[in-house]
Amino acid sequence: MTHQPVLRVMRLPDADPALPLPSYQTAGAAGADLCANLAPADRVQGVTLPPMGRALIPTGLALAIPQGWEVQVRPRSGLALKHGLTLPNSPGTIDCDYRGPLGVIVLNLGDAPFTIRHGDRIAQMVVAPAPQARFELVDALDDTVRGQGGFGSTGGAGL
Ligand SMILES: O=c1ccn([C@H]2C[C@H](O)[C@@H](COP(=O)(O)OP(=O)(O)OP(=O)(O)O)O2)c(=O)[nH]1
Repeated sequence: MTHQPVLRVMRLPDADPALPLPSYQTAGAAGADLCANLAPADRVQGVTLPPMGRALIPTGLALAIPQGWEVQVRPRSGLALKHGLTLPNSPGTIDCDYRGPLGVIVLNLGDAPFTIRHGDRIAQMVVAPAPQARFELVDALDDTVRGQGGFGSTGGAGL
């Protein structure tokens, strides 16, 4: 590994201090799991999403991401496969200058209601380099073999 970024993580005042901070579950995990830090009123019953229901689930955390990096919030494959739980904006983009509450937008694509409980590991965050480009207006673009081919132009998979 060339450079390991340091992310500052702050627990919000109303967050449950008993919940773990984002954590990698294995030595090679790309994503650190994020827990649902439900509002006190939801902690007994949980938050139930009907089929096609969506909600913003708080994590109780705010981040300071170093300049030039981003955090991507992604679904967990087990929840997606077993329950159809996904993130409609996946990967959610957390900007390095954002200091507000980190939230997870969940969507139940399953055919049964799904309940998120306080403390459930509902998503994972991946820290990724995100350089800002400089956009340069030009009159023509250089030629390539692909040219304007796209959207299945190379065939395969029934295209
Ligand atoms: O899953 C997400 C996505 C975004 N955010 C926060 C952090 C991010 O930096 C900010 C803005 O997100 P984004 O740029 O995707 O939203 P937008 O709809 O373009 O809003 P804005 O105009 O505020 O940038 O919202 C989250 O907490 N969770």
